[in-house]
Amino acid sequence: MTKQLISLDIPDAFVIKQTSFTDQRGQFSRLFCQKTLAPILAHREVKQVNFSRTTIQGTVRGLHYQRSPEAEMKFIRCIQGSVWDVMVDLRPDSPTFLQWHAEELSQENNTMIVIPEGCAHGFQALAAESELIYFHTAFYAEMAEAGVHVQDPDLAIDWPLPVNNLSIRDAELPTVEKWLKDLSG
Ligand SMILES: Cc1cn([C@H]2C[C@H](O)[C@@H](COP(=O)(O)OP(=O)(O)O[C@H]3O[C@@H](C)C(=O)[C@@H](O)[C@H]3O)O2)c(=O)[nH]c1=O
Repeated sequence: MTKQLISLDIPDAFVIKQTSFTDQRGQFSRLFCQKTLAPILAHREVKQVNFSRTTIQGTVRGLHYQRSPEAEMKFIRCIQGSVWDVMVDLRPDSPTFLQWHAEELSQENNTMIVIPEGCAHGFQALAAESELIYFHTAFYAEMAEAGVHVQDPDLAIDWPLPVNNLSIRDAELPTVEKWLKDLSG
């Protein structure tokens, strides 16, 4: 049920075009298959599956990642509504360090995005009541949570709608400049 596997410019990041079956009863989709995704998963395994619903259009969540050794790869699909999904490469040794990539994920487009370890993830709800499902290759570790601010001018992420409804935690995330200073001690 995987139609196409597309490597992105950001190393180890992918877009997966999946398929779905529709008949008179409705729809059937396979969201995750360990065998089909083995070339991406390699030694990893899915440890946790998460769900989020975002009520208000324009809401932004992110940009989040887990620090090593709790670093994780995430496979993300939109199962209701649509979101503008963003990853930012925060791996200082990566050729695409601080570059971002965005992809629209929607209920209709059967697109899954793969965020590798060391890249931060965020999204903006393009529609009210947008729902995401996440497959994570590490357990949630509160102490390892980190991130950068979605409106950092140095990243200049081109959010399609005015940024709205940030959580208190997300509004307080550092700029990349501050994050880099903290990283180097
Ligand atoms: C991410 C996560 C949160 N929580 C708890 C912490 C908190 O009390 C509550 C809500 O968490 P947050 O406010 O961090 O939810 P949210 O801002 O939606 O966090 C998510 O944002 C997107 C962009 C991602 O990439 C996800 O991996 C995750 O970080 O749920 C867990 O118990 N397990 C988890 O895996």
